[in-house]
Amino acid sequence: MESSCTLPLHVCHVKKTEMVINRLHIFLHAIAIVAQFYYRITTLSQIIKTRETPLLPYLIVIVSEFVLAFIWIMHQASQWRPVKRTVYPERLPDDGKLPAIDVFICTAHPGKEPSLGVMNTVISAMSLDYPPDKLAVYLSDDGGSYVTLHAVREAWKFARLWIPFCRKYGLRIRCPESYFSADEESADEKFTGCSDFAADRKIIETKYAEFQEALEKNSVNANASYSRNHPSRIEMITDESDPKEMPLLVYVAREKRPDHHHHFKAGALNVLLRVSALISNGPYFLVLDCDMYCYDPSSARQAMCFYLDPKISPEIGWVQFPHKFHNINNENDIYDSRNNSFWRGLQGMDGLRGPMLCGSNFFMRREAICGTDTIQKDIHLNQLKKFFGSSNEFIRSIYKPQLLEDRQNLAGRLQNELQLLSSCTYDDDTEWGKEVGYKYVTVSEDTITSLILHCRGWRSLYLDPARPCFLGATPTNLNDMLVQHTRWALGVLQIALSRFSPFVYGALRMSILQSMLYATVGCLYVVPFYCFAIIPQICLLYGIPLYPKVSDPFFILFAFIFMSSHVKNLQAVFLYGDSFRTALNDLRVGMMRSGTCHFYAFWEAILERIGLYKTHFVLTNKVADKEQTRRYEQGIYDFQASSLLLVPLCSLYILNLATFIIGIPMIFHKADELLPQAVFPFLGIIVNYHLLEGMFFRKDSGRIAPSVTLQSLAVSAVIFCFGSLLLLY
Ligand SMILES: O=c1ccn([C@@H]2O[C@H](COP(=O)(O)OP(=O)(O)O[C@H]3O[C@H](CO)[C@@H](O)[C@H](O)[C@H]3O)[C@@H](O)[C@H]2O)c(=O)[nH]1
Ligand SMILES: [Mn+2]
Repeated sequence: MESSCTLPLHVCHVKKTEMVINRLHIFLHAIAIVAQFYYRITTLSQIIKTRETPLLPYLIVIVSEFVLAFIWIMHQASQWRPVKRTVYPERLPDDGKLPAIDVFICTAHPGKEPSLGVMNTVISAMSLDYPPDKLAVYLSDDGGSYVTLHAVREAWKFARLWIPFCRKYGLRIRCPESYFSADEESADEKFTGCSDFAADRKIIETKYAEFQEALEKNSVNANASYSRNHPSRIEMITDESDPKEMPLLVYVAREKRPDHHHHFKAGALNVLLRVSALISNGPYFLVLDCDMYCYDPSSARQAMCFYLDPKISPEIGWVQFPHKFHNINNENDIYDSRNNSFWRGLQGMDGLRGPMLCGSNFFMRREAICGTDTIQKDIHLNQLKKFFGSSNEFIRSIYKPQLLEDRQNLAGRLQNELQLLSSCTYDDDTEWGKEVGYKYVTVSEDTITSLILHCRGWRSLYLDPARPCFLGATPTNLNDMLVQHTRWALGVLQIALSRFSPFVYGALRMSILQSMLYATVGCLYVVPFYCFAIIPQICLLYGIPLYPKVSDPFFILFAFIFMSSHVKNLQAVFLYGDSFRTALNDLRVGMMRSGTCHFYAFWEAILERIGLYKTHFVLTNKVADKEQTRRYEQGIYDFQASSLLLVPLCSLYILNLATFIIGIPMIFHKADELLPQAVFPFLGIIVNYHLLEGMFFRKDSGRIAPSVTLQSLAVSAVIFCFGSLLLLY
């Protein structure tokens, strides 16, 4: 205890050099943007007077530049004060003084999310380096499937052997699948030559193979076992084992009925919050997706370095860890599956009031999410019920930090209350999904929930240790990646259009910089993307200049803005330890996302708003296709994706290619005026060369289907005709 008083549990380093570079860049780039708008407005007034150039395309370009500038400004909040945190878990007080932690794992479909992966996540969470009697793992099964239930029972049996093995040898990898995979052999280097270990490992390996086989047999009818219409089922997976040896494991399938909206993952997490409150009621909980396992077992202790620091603890709502992935091609991540441009920004958010929730991999304070801090102490029971629903036991749990120990009889004794708490009508006429728990407004439950908690004054922290604490699976094929990003874009737009819009709700309740973080609505890129992929190209063919002449001093300004944003991005990529190739992939994939994900998300959000569309949560596919995975590993794009996703991209590519080729004589003829504009199709063609290859040169099954190419040809002709009409105004 002595040492923990004198030595800090954690340190926060402000990344000074990065901060100075960022702020200097903000200053210069901002001046350039102001000058750009000065130029645009003066030339616009000239055009209005003389009508030398068509007005409409010019206006569209100005609007697009404005949107770009807006996104850029919002984005700068995350550049303002980047910090990095270090923790010292070895300085924590002894185990007896650690608080209890619940772990929430969500799964939704045993066919799409195979049991073996889900159970590896469960086992890795049970094996966390934390006192077992203070750890309770809850698996929410939204498919209400007996396949998953059987698998959890098998997982418990295997974990009874696995956990002691991990503890005995202090394993640093506690997810069995990851441990036994060939490239992790180095994990037990320190035991080479130890015969005890070799023998134990052999036994465990055989047991794991048996476990795998049992799950495989059990999963034959996985798809058929999925249900959308079932009563709730809560089962404590337990036996005679000592609670000091094994953490608690609870299976929770909430009630689902076709006529009741279940609110996807947010609904599942809220049920877990209630159910766990009656059973273990840990003051902190960790949320994991079923495809995201614990890699370094010390994550809970690392998070406790913040929660056990009395100076900062009272205001911390959650500690977020990054999402890192085990199925990545690090040399050439062609679908930007790591999504590093997002994760880079989190250190900047951490320098303000903290990062947003990222769905998985965070340790949260129960009090923050339940909103108990906002409730007055002397409030009447009936009013509490309006908030938290009708369960007396649940309301009692709010004021009681931890419940009893008697695991064997607990579930039986509480069964009625647990059924009530996990019923599909429990939320009705309460504040669940609104003031209490995860919010239901959007498919991005994480972003909206953190927005509201930040507005209530909670702060959060970001911890990105060198050895990843969690590893997950991320889409490594085009279709799944685009589908996932469409959901995210839709989520952000739903929030922007709701009463929780960061532009109003957030801006009134947070500091300017913090609300800017939430207002960085990246999917607005769709506007400049479509504009710059169509307008300059069409104008080029007609010989209409949209940019200052090369000989005009203002040309340097535009060139500076272009270079400044790309060079700054490169600098950020390099500083994060990534390569030029990563930056190129980011650019490509960014274009693909704007062209499809953001485009469709926009329509979905607007149609939903006017009541013509009902959003749903499209699960990310977790069963990798062998051929697609092989191509990803070789760095070859696989275009076996829905034509709906491909046609917009291919049409724009064809349009760019055609206008550029046909426009070459024009470019030579009016080089001074048109050269700046020719940069757009030129870069588009070069950066997206893989589309050209896919459409016309490749013969393998991963190419773009000829039918898609044909449709795209037709669509590009239509775009060209409509685009030409714009020139009339
Ligand atoms: O009705 C549902 C839908 C989803 N899930 C679970 O939610 C998790 C995330 O779903 P997944 O299909 O894996 O989506 P991803 O796109 O991979 O998830 C990312 O995006 C989500 C928000 O869109 C975040 O919640 C996640 O943490 C983040 O990893 C999984 O464990 C699912 O089983 C449910 O429990 N019930
Ligand atoms: Mn996932």
